[in-house]
Parts: sequence; C-alpha cells; structure tokens
Amino acid sequence: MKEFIKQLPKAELHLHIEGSLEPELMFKLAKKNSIEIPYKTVEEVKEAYNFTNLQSFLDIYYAGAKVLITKEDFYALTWDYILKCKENNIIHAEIFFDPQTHTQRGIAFKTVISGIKEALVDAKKEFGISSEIIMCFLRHLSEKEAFETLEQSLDFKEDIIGVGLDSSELGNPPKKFEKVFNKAKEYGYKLVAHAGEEADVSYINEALNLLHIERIDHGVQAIHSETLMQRLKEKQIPLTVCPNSNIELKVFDSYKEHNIKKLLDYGLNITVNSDDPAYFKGYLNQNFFNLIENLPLEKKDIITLVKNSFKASFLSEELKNEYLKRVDKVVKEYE
Ligand SMILES: Nc1ncnc2[nH]cnc12
Ligand SMILES: [Zn+2]
Repeated sequence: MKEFIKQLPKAELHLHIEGSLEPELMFKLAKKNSIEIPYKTVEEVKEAYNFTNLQSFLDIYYAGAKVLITKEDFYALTWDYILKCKENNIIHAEIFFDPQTHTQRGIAFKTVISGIKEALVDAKKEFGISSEIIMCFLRHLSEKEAFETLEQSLDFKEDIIGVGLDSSELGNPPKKFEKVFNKAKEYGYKLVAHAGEEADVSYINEALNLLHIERIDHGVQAIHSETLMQRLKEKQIPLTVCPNSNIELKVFDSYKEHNIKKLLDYGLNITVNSDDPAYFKGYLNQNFFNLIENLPLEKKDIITLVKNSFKASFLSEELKNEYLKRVDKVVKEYE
C-alpha cells in the first residue's frame, strides 16, 4: 500500500509555506541575515518541537519565521517545499502564507509574495507542478489589521486566489472577521478558514454561516454535531484534515484515535494534508503512511481521499478531470 500511495498523483490543499521551513534552512538564513535563534544545533531545534497544543506550536513557528527577510529567502523556502512535492508526487498545491507574520516585522508584502510566486512559476516550468496561493489572516490580530492586509493584497490580486484564517483559534471565533471576509468575497477571493481544529462546532457553524467559506481547514470537531455532519455531507463541503498536525498538537492522543476514517465513512468530502510538515514530522506521504499503519483504511479509502484532493481544489473542472484521469491511470496499474 505504501508504494501505491507514493505513486498516486496528489493535490495538497492545506500547507502553510512558513511551516515547511526545515531547521537546516532556518540555520542557513539565520546566519546569512544575522538573526539570532535560540538553538545551537539542528538536533536542539528538533527537541524543541515537542508541543502540548496549538499555541505552544505557534510560539515556536512565529519565532522560526523571523529568519525570512529577503525575496530570495521566500524563494528558497518555497523551492524546498516544491522539491518535497516532487518527492511526494504532489502535482498541485494550494499554499497558505501569512503576510502579517512578515509585514509586522517590517518585511514588505511584495517581498513575501514575489519570492513565493517566482518559485511557483519555476515549479510549473521545471516539474509541471501547478499551484495557487491563499493568504491567511492571523486571527489573534485585530479586524482592523486584517482589513489593512486585505487592502495591501489588492496590488497582487492576480497571484492570490483566496483568503483564509489561521493562528490561535480558541478565543478568536470566525465572527470577529465576518466583515473582512464579506469584503474579500466582494473582491472576488475564494474563502477558506481554519475551524474546528481545537475549538468546538460553533466555530465551524460560524465559519460557514457568517464567513461563507467554501472549504473548512481541519474541521475534525464536526463529529460532535449530527446536524453539522448532515450539512457537510449533503453539501459535500470539503475538510482539509491534517493527521500529523492533529497528533503533534494533541488534538487526538494517538493515530488510532483519529476520527478521519469515521468522517470518511459518514460520507464527508475529506482530504489529507500536511499543514506544517517541517514541524510535524513529515510531508504528505508520511501522513498517509501513519494513517494506514493505525487505522483500518482500505485501498478504496486511499483512492477516495486522493481523488477528493483534486475535487476539493480550486482547479477548473477541466483540469480536475485531467488530474483525476492521471489518478485513475495509476489505480489501474495497481489493480
Ligand atoms: N495548524 C494550524 N492552525 C492554526 N494556525 C496555523 N498556522 C500554521 N499552522 C496552523
Ligand atoms: Zn493549518
């Protein structure tokens, strides 16, 4: 099954580019940019990646992002992820970035987006990997700051397909950003949001009812509401589930207790994603491997999850069909 997973072409829809910053690149950029980091060795960094919840991760993740200064740094970060896409057979990626993590430190929006975009253009040229960029608002910051970020993004609108919402979920409900998301919709952005990662189903309901999102990032807490589960099933609203992340951030105690198989069996539109792979012990294939080693997922489930990744993407119907045919071709080879 592992070989089958490796060979299947996949899309990744929930990946924070800042979360793909490997310790090696962190050290290299820290040295180049004369930024102090609180670690002496790569081993020390890895030891620090021992999280108790989302916030304990975010504190370290934002500290790590401080080494990113120039356009070339953002290019290098993104290019390293593209090389992982190649390794993991990811042929389409919809990538999150957090502009405020950088603009708050005095790095220009343009520096960030142009470094990321150039790497993605090269990824298409060199490897045929397609991609989209989604900009996330940091929900621990104010509505006003989100509005400012939304306005800044307009100069780069042709490079940004949508907006999302991430960072500290508890205490920062979706309704805080209702007006921002309504404005983003007016501007023509697609809408997604992290909801129901740590917080309860009310956050998912709010994200759907007030923010009008098209895709839910995480959403694993939906299982606690039969009404919501019915709605997600009927409307086939996609959930971008991140198994490694959920285990590392103690959303579930172990892979055996992860609810992804239950969500899938209920008929929800579930996808598998890596979230912040440099911090959560592995890229996309490793997420699938951890699942099959611990849950009774069958080959047909893997095929469904992988096909969902394309169906739930923001690709055109034509491209979705083209990519799905590529999946079917590999499936046939393994029959
Ligand atoms: N899993 C996650 N949840 C919320 N914000 C994030 N930013 C990066 N990863 C995140
Ligand atoms: Zn995330």
